[in-house]
Amino acid sequence: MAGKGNENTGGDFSFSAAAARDALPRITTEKGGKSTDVCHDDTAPRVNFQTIDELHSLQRKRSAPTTPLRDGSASGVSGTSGPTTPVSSETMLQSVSASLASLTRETGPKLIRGDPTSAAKVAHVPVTPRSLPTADVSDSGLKFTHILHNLSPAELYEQAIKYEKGSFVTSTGALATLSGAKTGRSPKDKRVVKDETTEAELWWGKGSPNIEMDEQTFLVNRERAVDYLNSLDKVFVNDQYLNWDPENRIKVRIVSARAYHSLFMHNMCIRPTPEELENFGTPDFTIYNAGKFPCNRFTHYMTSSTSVDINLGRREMVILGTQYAGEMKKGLFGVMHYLMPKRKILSLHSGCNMGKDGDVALFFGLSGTGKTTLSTDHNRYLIGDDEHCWSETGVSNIEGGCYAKCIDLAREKEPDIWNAIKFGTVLENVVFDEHTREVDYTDKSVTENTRAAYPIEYIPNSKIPCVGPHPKNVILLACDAFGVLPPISKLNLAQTMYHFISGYTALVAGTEEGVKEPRATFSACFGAAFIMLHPTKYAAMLAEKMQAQGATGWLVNTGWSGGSYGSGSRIKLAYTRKIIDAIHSGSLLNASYRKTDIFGLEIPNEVEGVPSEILEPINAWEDKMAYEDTLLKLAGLFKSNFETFTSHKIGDDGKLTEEILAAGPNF
Ligand SMILES: Nc1ncnc2c1ncn2[C@@H]1O[C@H](COP(=O)(O)OP(=O)(O)O)[C@@H](O)[C@H]1O
Ligand SMILES: C=C(OP(=O)(O)O)C(=O)O
Ligand SMILES: [Ca+2]
Ligand SMILES: [Mn+2]
Repeated sequence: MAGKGNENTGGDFSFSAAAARDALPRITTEKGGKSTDVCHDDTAPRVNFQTIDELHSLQRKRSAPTTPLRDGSASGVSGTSGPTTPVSSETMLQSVSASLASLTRETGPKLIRGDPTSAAKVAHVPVTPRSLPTADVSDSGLKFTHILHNLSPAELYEQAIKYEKGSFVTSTGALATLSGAKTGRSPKDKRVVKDETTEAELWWGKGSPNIEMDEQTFLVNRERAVDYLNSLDKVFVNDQYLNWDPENRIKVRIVSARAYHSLFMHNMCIRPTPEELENFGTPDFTIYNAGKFPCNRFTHYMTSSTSVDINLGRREMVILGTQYAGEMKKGLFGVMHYLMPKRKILSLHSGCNMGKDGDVALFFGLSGTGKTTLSTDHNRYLIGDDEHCWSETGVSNIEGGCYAKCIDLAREKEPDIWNAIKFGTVLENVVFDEHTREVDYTDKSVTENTRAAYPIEYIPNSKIPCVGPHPKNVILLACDAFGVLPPISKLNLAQTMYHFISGYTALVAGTEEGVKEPRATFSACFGAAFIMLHPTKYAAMLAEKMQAQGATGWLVNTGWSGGSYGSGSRIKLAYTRKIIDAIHSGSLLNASYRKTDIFGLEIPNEVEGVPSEILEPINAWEDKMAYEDTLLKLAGLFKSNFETFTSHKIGDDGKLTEEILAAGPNF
């Protein structure tokens, strides 16, 4: 700074509060130096810009490979000629162009990197087509599509807020969004291509989630999705990984139309480092998410406007007619249920965590049974909340993030999940205060299935990389709305297999139409919607692994106690946590047990911190007759569900198969 001794010198002058109140401060000119009568200040720092555009160009430093403004050619903000498109960007565009190529027009679309609004002013960068255009020229082949490749969360926030209705920043910084008409998965609209290979390999027919479709129909839907995506000004492309086991990592590409979808997958899949992204190459599997656009009901096999189609041969998935983001993550999970067993790796619909001593626990269970809630445990390292692999070397998470239910979320009960809802987190279908943007987690106006998707490192004690040694405890979670299963039982191997194959939980009827009967659901391997092979294949692998590792099986009822839904109440989360603590610590393994009637379950006489009355369900029921009736009713449902499996052999061990059949309810 030039002059001294004058408080008005320099850029940061100040005046006293008193002076401000009384009058304007007296303006004095510089003492000494240049003498002039004109009031002036020539001491401000020099500026590096001549125009507003130049000023704005200074704000954003060229950086990371994920920013759309990296290519000078596509930025349009710098007055000078920017650097030419880097080789890696050109390679990426060619790769995406191949992904988005119509199968009938022979050339991929013309792509430009970056947001159309910032690229509009400059010349387009054409991408070399896959081959020379043939006579089949179309308008869509003449237009350009902008590619927003692996944008950062901040960039995706801006895209969502600028262009997607229903996008808001909540008071804790999460991105609130709406998934549209579909607020949950559509399992009845999930189709898998049946070709010579998959016909022999996959589970088809009664009970199978794999509804067949032929290759030709898949191509019709794929073309519909690709044409829709290419008709847009811009599409989002995520190149990411699945599976933290480096030997069995899968490269996935997700092409989508919404920033919400791109941010969701950014959070849920494993995020590549900039170096990994440079060398990404060709993806192993590609999702075309054209969820805003419906499928055509006149197309063969289509029974609604929604279709989620998996083609294992082409390694592609097409989504039409649903914007629910969970379709992408669970669709890929299905693919892993096909690819991993081929490598003798067991895919698991389970949460997973690890204690300080390296003891790993798996939490199997259907939606809403507590995988996410109970694997997120402040005293243990979180490996993952939903999808895992169990290989020769141990467990690995398939994903890079968690997808927690938010309904009735409370800070005191689930502090780690609560705190993970911050900048970067996608908050689906929640309701918030228009002004303060505070979320009301009790509000079900949009749906009961409100969700938060966040990167796993948002949980403070997550284990990165998300891998661990072989599991010691295999916990089967069932939310029993009948209220007859004990809160905790120890299982032998045959019982573990019986309950794993059964995959029981109960859904409670909608509260609107008055309390109705709870509905039992049996979903093989606790994830029938995602498995690709016959359930006994996964069961045999689980039995073999549990036996080899000496893992213990447990059945935990996170549902009702003291009566069915409507008369009893849900077991307190605090009690379930105590039960889980006792499993982890090993104290339950050597406790004293007694056996229940009908189901033949071993139940402990006591668990620290849990009232003993609730450990034996009948004790918590006032109406003992009603208890007996309900127990028999549930046992009957188990029995008839298992009938389809009685003719199947599990593994090579004939004896185990017999034991499993005998491990069900006896009455
Ligand atoms: N005793 C309990 N054990 C586990 N979860 C409970 C219990 N009581 C209530 N809940 C609630 O049930 C829901 C379980 O859902 P979640 O953990 O997301 O299941 P999943 O991951 O298996 O789909 C959470 O909203 C949780 O707060
Ligand atoms: C994402 C899902 O899983 P969960 O409910 O098990 O968390 C889902 O089923 O759509
Ligand atoms: Ca979950
Ligand atoms: Mn799940």
